[in-house]
Amino acid sequence: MNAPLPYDQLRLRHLAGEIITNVRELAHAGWTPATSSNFSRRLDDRHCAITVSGRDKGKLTEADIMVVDFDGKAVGSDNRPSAETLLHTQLYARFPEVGCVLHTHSRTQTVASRLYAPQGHIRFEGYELQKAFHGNTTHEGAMDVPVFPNTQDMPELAAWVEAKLDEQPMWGYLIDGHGLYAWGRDMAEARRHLEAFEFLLGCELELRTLKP
Ligand SMILES: CSC[C@@H](O)[C@@H](O)C(=O)COP(=O)(O)O
Ligand SMILES: [Zn+2]
Repeated sequence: MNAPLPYDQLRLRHLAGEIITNVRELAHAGWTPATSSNFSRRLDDRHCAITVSGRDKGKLTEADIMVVDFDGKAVGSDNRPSAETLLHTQLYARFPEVGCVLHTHSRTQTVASRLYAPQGHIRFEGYELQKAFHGNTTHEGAMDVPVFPNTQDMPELAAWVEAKLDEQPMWGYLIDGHGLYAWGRDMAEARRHLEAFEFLLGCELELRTLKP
């Protein structure tokens, strides 16, 4: 007889359904072109549910969601987890309160990442929408969103993220020429953060064309 799976399968089905519904909406907005992007939800203190690598994220079914442990190792599945699994699991391992990680490749995110890569961050200042980020209660004050160089070396990228997390509070970051990572305590909060990033990045890009 097979050993029982070391996670709650009912919770997995519930979270898979939540990922599928939410990601379909993000794909509909054009934020997941050409099989890009990846998504996950915390299952418990050792596992998360994450999208299988290379799938069309606008057409996810339950078969496209699998379980990995926080070392990124597949649990109970022969599928290959997202190529960027480590960028998800590092957040779950570090922050017990993080429950959801969303990674998208919208045009706005990608263009902003290219423009701001040389300075290594993009600053949001004076926007009411800064209050969309958990813990921010005012538009006063500045928020720096890091922009990391892109690399296919996930341990290297994860190490840069880890070092930045030691320096400042963060709910997301950009990767140059690539896209955005955003997270939150649950799906609703991670989506709110993702949408706030998208809106604020769009504002900064538009301002650059209006007052270059
Ligand atoms: C289709 S290119 C995009 C990928 O290289 C990657 O950046 C991405 O977001 C999706 O990778 P995946 O392995 O499907 O999770
Ligand atoms: Zn990506």
